Amino acid sequence: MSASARGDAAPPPWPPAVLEDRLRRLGDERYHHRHPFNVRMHEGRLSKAELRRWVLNRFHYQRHIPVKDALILAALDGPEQRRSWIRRVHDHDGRPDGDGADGGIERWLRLGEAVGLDRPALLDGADVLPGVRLAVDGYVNFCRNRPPLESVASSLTELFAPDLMAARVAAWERHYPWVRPDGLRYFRTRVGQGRRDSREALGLVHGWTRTRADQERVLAAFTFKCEVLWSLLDAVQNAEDAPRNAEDGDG
Ligand SMILES: O=C(O)c1cc(C(=O)O)c2c(n1)C(=O)C(=O)c1cc(C(=O)O)[nH]c1-2
Repeated sequence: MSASARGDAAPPPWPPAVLEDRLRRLGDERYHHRHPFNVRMHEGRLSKAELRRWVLNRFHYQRHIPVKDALILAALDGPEQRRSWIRRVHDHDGRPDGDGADGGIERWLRLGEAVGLDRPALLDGADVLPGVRLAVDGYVNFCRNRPPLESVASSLTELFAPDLMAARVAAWERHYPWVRPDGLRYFRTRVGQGRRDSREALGLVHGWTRTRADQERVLAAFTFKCEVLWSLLDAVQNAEDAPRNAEDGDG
């Protein structure tokens, strides 16, 4: 029997600060900064081939971010929200009056080149791992099918991304000096964008949550997204090195 059928009162919504605290505690436990592959990356224990594999596979995620943001955009209510959200598509694809050179996708391609990957191999995507394709499809389809409360809440992992990226830049400079330094611009730019985007998403989510049940949906969407990121790293970690990386001879 449901709570309402028994006549039980629904639990009251938490104050916004409590919801935020729950999100942060979930992230502390389940965000991909704890994934063993990420831990090894930051400790400087990845081979060139592993770091390249991560960059190539993460590009598949990156290029789908503006796709999922366009799907969210189409579901938003009114010009003000759409005007604000469309900025995310431009952040990745580049400003509408430019050629894409100022966008995150182009910066990630340069990151690829900085670790020694060919631009055509990144763009072609033939070497993307099956598990990475499934994880990214899962995220895009979640944003296609769920209401904005949940799709926007799933982007809230970005509450954690800026600190992780700042740590990543420091770790790469220290442990992987063979990476051309200009490649790190993707992460440096994204620190500020991620802080702004997560603030915006949190404001929307607070405005939309009316009940404890809404808040539980926010936490579930956030958990789902942590699992997307975790599965992506599982796939990258478990892959055998592709033969074309074997000639590096450094593992
Ligand atoms: O490198 C990372 O650890 C990381 C994590 C995340 C994230 O938490 O989803 C994003 C990004 N990077 C990122 O670069 C990015 O553009 C981005 C957009 C989103 C999103 O869900 O809208 N997450 C992330």
